[in-house]
Amino acid sequence: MKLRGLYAITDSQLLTGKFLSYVEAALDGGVTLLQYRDKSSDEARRLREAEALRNLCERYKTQLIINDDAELAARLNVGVHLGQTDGPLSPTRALLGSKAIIGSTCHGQIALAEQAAKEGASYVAFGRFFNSTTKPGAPSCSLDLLDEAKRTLHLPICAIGGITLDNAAPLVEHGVDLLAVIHGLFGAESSAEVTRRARAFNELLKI
Ligand SMILES: Cc1ncc(COP(=O)(O)OP(=O)(O)O)c(N)n1
Ligand SMILES: Cc1nc(C(=O)O)sc1CCOP(=O)(O)O
Ligand SMILES: [Mg+2]
Repeated sequence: MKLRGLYAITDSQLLTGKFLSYVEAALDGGVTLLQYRDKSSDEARRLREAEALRNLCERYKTQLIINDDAELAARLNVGVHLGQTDGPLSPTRALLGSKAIIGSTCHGQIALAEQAAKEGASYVAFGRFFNSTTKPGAPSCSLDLLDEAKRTLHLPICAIGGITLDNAAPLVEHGVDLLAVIHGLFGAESSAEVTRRARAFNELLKI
């Protein structure tokens, strides 16, 4: 299956008090990948929330990805997203098996993406493309990089960082397959607005 579409990422602060309702609203609008991103060390809550997301994802036929934590991904039999300091990719591929979705953060560097491809990544993520309230300090990355990435890589390309409905079109024009979004999706005033935004992202991607 070619990975293409909206990649919704949860944020525990932003979604306080509306975690499952906003996630379900996004799934209702259409989500290709859903990432559980929780930077806390509350293992019990992380397991509980990840299990709840896995159940929701099964209902909506969406693939769940766990940020940072390959052990939790293995426990739930879902995918994982690894940054450059989140552990090596090859052993994670061995742990999760050939069918698991494994993503790799490559910032603005093609060389990192080529290495990730060699080590068995399912997609590579570049960013941040715009100002991000969620992660303002992430290294920035330009649209030009996407042209080179399309020429040299044979994996789905994910873009992240400050993406909204107002700035996403050039990313799609430059060949992005997956739009990874936190605030531009979940920073909405209502669950109905989350669903509307998800649908609109999919329209941009012609899904
Ligand atoms: C789809 C996607 N792309 C990039 C990241 C960032 O990963 P990382 O650099 O490990 O930073 P944290 O998200 O762990 O703070 C991501 N999570 N998802
Ligand atoms: C988690 C993350 N990683 C980034 C990177 O560039 O690697 S930017 C980012 C934050 C994405 O959230 P928002 O859509 O709210 O900007
Ligand atoms: Mg990480």
